[in-house]
Amino acid sequence: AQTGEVPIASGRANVMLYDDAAKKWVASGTTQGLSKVQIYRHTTNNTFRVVGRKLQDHEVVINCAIIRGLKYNQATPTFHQWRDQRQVYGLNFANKEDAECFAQAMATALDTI
Ligand SMILES: CC(=O)N[C@@H](Cc1ccccc1Cl)C(=O)N1CCC[C@]12C=C[C@@H]1CC[C@@H](C(=O)N[C@@H]3C(=O)N4[C@@H](C=C[C@H]3C)CC[C@H]4C(=O)O)N1C2=O
Repeated sequence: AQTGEVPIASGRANVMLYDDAAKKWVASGTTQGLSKVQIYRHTTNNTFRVVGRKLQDHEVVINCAIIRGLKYNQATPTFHQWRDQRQVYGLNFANKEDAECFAQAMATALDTI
C-alpha cells in the first residue's frame, strides 16, 4: 500500500488475464500460483484499486483502478471477472469465502465512487 491507502478486502486467488487473440485465460505474472489480492481505498481522494501479489515472491500480478461503472461479474462462486479498456481480469479464488468477501468490498467501492 502507498501512504494513505488502506486495504478493505484481502483474499487468495489465481490472477488471470484473458488473451483475446488466443481466446484463452493466461496466468498473470511469470509463474502460476496463488496471489494475495487486495482492494485498497485511498483515504484522501476515496479512490480504489485492486492490487495482487504472488504469495511466493510478491511479484505484482494485478494493479488496476476500480472505475465508476465497472461491471463485476461473479461468473461462478469462485471465479469473478471484470474488464477495462485494455484487459479482462479474472480472479480464481481459493475458496468461496474469499470470493464473497472480495465481491462485497468491490460492491462497496463501486457504490462509493
Ligand atoms: C460481455 C462480456 O464481456 N462477457 C465476459 C464476462 C463478463 C460479463 C459481464 C461483465 C464483465 C465480464 Cl468480463 C465474457 O464472457 N468473457 C470475458 C473474457 C472471457 C469471456 C468470454 C468467453 C469465455 C467463454 C467461457 C467464459 C469463461 O471464461 N468462463 C470461465 C473459464 O472458462 N475459466 C475460468 C473459470 C471459470 C469459467 C466461468 C478459469 C479459466 C477458465 C477455465 O475454466 O479453464 N468466457 C468468458 O468469461
